[in-house]
Formats: sequence, structure tokens, C-alpha cells
Amino acid sequence: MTKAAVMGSGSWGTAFAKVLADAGTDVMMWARRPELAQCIEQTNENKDYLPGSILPERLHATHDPEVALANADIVVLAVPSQTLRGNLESWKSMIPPDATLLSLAKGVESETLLRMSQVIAQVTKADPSRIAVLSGPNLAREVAEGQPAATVIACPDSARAIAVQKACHTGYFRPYTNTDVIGCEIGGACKNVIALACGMASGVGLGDNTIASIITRGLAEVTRLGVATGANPSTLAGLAGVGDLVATCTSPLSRNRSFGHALGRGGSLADAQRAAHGQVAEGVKSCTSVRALANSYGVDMPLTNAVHRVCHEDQAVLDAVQQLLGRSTKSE
Ligand SMILES: NC(=O)c1ccc[n+]([C@@H]2O[C@H](COP(=O)([O-])OP(=O)(O)OC[C@H]3O[C@@H](n4cnc5c(N)ncnc54)[C@H](O)[C@@H]3O)[C@@H](O)[C@H]2O)c1
Ligand SMILES: O=P(O)(O)OC[C@H](O)CO
Repeated sequence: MTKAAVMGSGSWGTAFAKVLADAGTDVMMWARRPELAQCIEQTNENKDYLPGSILPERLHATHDPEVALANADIVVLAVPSQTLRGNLESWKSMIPPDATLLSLAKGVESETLLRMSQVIAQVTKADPSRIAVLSGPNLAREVAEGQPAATVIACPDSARAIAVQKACHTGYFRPYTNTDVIGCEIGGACKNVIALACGMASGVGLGDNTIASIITRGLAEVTRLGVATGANPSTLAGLAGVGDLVATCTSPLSRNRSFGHALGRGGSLADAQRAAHGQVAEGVKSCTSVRALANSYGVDMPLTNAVHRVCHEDQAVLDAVQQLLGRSTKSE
């Protein structure tokens, strides 16, 4: 029997732990707060992050990372991208030496501009063949409800990707394998920034033509960055690229889109943060690191730059829209 440790009990950590358990994998979830671990263990529900979703009996929770990680075949990293390094520093000595390390986080580290798989390799010294990422159109609430969804598991070692695929394949969750870790990670981190832009546009009252234009031109700039950093462009035309962009940019369930919407309605960054109820909208921080990464490769990302100006340079959304439309014309 495959054993998975899911390190992080937020919305996606919990929903993905449920997928693993539904697929027949033994799951131990780690929660940062002892009271949340106890509540999940006693009630089979994560009342803070996924209220109303009943978790399978074979899913257990603990506050002790040593207990969670013991004998794990798959270690699922389900914490925000900006805390992953610190978390791994405290967990690395407890991680079984041959476990596959699977990242769920969608971001680029602020200080180093590293993707999550690079952070994992740097901190744990694990060979990259042991490091996998999972990314796709996977809004936690829908997945927890058992609504059909597909995803991508990318790992340089195809045998490990297939083992993870088996561990999380259910009647409603369909994972595809891939070896393009870079493409999946760039797609996942950048779509959050583009979803902020879509939320901002809808917040100021703009309609579907605008949203479709942002998604399409967003995909163009994400693909430029992906190709520059070594991704296969076809990955970005797949579930981890266009698939996740469409889900995140159009769904009211997306925290990034909702956050952008609140800014577009005239709220401050602090207001939008309060409305997120402590949940992470990764694009707010990743717009800075994605912009810096793009600059370091000489890649033009006008939408990402606009999101950065609104989030961190106090530009009004309508001024950002005007600035984008005022750029010189070019071919598609
Ligand atoms: N929610 C989704 O629908 C979804 C889907 C796919 C991917 N993701 C990605 O998965 C990652 C995790 O997202 P989530 O939705 O579970 O986030 P969340 O905000 O719902 O939960 C984050 C979890 O991390 C914990 N946490 C926060 N700060 C921490 C710290 N310093 N140390 C340890 N734990 C800390 C919180 O207690 C919480 O359990 C993000 O990168 C997100 O982009 C989310
Ligand atoms: O709620 P968001 O904006 O963090 O997006 C959730 C997922 O990444 C969608 O695939």
C-alpha cells in the first residue's frame, strides 16, 4: 500500500489528500495548528478550509511532522510557495531517503527567483529525479466535491510520475504524466498573476471580450517566459498552461481572481487581504518574482508588469488598462 504524507492542511492540501485517499492511498496530513489536526482526526472534516466536505476514514491528520513523514513513499508539499523553504528546512531530516517529493505550490520564490522544484532540490539535496510537481485546473472546492477534473504530474523520472499518477487516480480525478517540470511550474505560477489581472478587469466593470483578451495575451507572455526558461511550449498549451489559466481567470472560486476583483472595485491591498480570510493569493507576491525572472531573461510581460504596478506601486486599475492599450501596436 502506498503511503502519502500531505504537508499542509489548507484548501488544496486537504482536497488533494481526499483524492489520494479516494484512490486507495494511505494518507497522513500534517496541520500547522494542533487544534486543526485534532478536529480533522475527530470529525473527518477540515472546518477551517473545506467546511462541509466529509473526508474519507483512511485519511488521518497530525500536528507532528515526524509522525506524518514516517515511512512515506510520497511527500506532498502543500504549503504556500514563500514558506516552503522554511518548512523544508525543519522537515528535511525526517524525510525518508527514497520518497518522491511532490510540490503542489504555484509560485516563484521572492528572494531567489527559484521555482518550487529548485527550492526543494536546494534545501533537501534530493536528486531532481525524485522531485515532481502537480499542476492543472484544480480549484480545491470543486475537486473536494468530486467534480471531474484533470491535472498534470511532471517528473524527470517517468516511473515516479506514473507511481504518483496511480496514487491519485480516481473516478473523478484524472492525472496525466509529463517530464516538463519547468513548463508546469511556470504555467502554475504565472496563471495566478494573469488571474489577478482578470479579476481587476471584472472589478472595474469590464466584460468578457476584455477577459478573453487578457487570458489569450496572458498565455502568450507566459509561454514566452516558459520557452526562455527551458519549458516545452506544448506544456503551456495543455492542462498546466491554458487549462489552469481558464479555470483561474474565470472562476469566482479563485482566490487570485477574487483578490484582483476586490482591487478593481477600489479596495486597498489590505482590504483584499482581509477579504481572503488568511488564504493565500499567490500571484500577489509572485507578480514581483515573475516580473524579475522575466527581466533577467529579457522577456517582455506587459500584463504581469501591469499587475505589479497595481499591487505594489499604487497604480489605479484604469490607468494600468490605459497604459497597456497605449503601447505601440505589433503583430500577433
Ligand atoms: N486552493 C486551490 O484551489 C489550489 C489548487 C491548486 C494549487 N494550489 C496551490 O497550493 C498551494 C497551497 O494552497 P492552499 O490552497 O492549500 O492554500 P491555503 O491558503 O488554503 O492554505 C495554506 C496552508 O499552509 C499553511 N501555512 C501558511 N503559512 C505557513 C507557514 N509559514 N508554515 C507552514 N504552513 C503554513 C496554512 O496553515 C494552511 O494550512 C498554493 O501554492 C496554491 O497556489 C491551490
Ligand atoms: O484559488 P487560486 O486562485 O489560488 O487558484 C486555485 C488553483 O490554482 C486553480 O487551479
